[in-house]
Amino acid sequence: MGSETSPDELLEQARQEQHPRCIVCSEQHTCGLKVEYAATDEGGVAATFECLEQWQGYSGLVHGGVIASLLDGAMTNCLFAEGIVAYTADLQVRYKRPLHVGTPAQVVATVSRRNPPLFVLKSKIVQEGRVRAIATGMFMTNDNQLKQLWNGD
Ligand SMILES: CCCCCCCC(=O)SCCNC(=O)CCNC(=O)[C@H](O)C(C)(C)COP(=O)(O)OP(=O)(O)OC[C@H]1O[C@@H](n2cnc3c(N)ncnc32)[C@H](O)[C@@H]1OP(=O)(O)O
Repeated sequence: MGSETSPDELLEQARQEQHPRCIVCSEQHTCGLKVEYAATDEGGVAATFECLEQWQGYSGLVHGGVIASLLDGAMTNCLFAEGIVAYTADLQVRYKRPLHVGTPAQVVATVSRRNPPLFVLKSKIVQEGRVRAIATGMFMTNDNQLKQLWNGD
């Protein structure tokens, strides 16, 4: 029981093995977002994003593409924390309120449905206690058998 791998260890292992140069969560990326997702006690992942000025689109607001990347990254890392490596198959983002630069925000994700090879996840970004954006993502594992089915060989 003591030797069981923790969600954070699983997450780190998948991150190192599967996308060590990721533009969203790699620490080494020269111009990436460098988001440090970590497992939560509630069974999901969470991270703080500093909302630096360099990520803006419209003046003073974080670019919507960056917001989508934060949400997608949270959901991907959430699956990593369960030892699952899967690809984004569908991503729906609702930009509810502007995300301001210069104020930190929290991004969280949880798994809402497991039906391998499909997984449905929810994610949201909160700044100063207000939800700024929410997302639903469908993720798919990509084992060789499925690959063969898709390719028809
Ligand atoms: C050169 C390029 C410059 C870079 C810019 C790049 C583009 C960007 O990245 S922009 C940044 C990302 N986006 C944002 O920050 C937007 C944040 N969100 C907001 O500001 C607001 O929610 C905004 C403006 C979208 C809508 O605000 P608001 O007017 O209050 O609308 P809201 O009351 O929420 O909704 C109005 C109606 O639209 C509907 N609606 C809003 N969003 C959606 C949606 N995604 N789908 C369907 N219906 C929607 C609502 O249901 C509502 O309907 P009803 O009146 O029937 O109830």
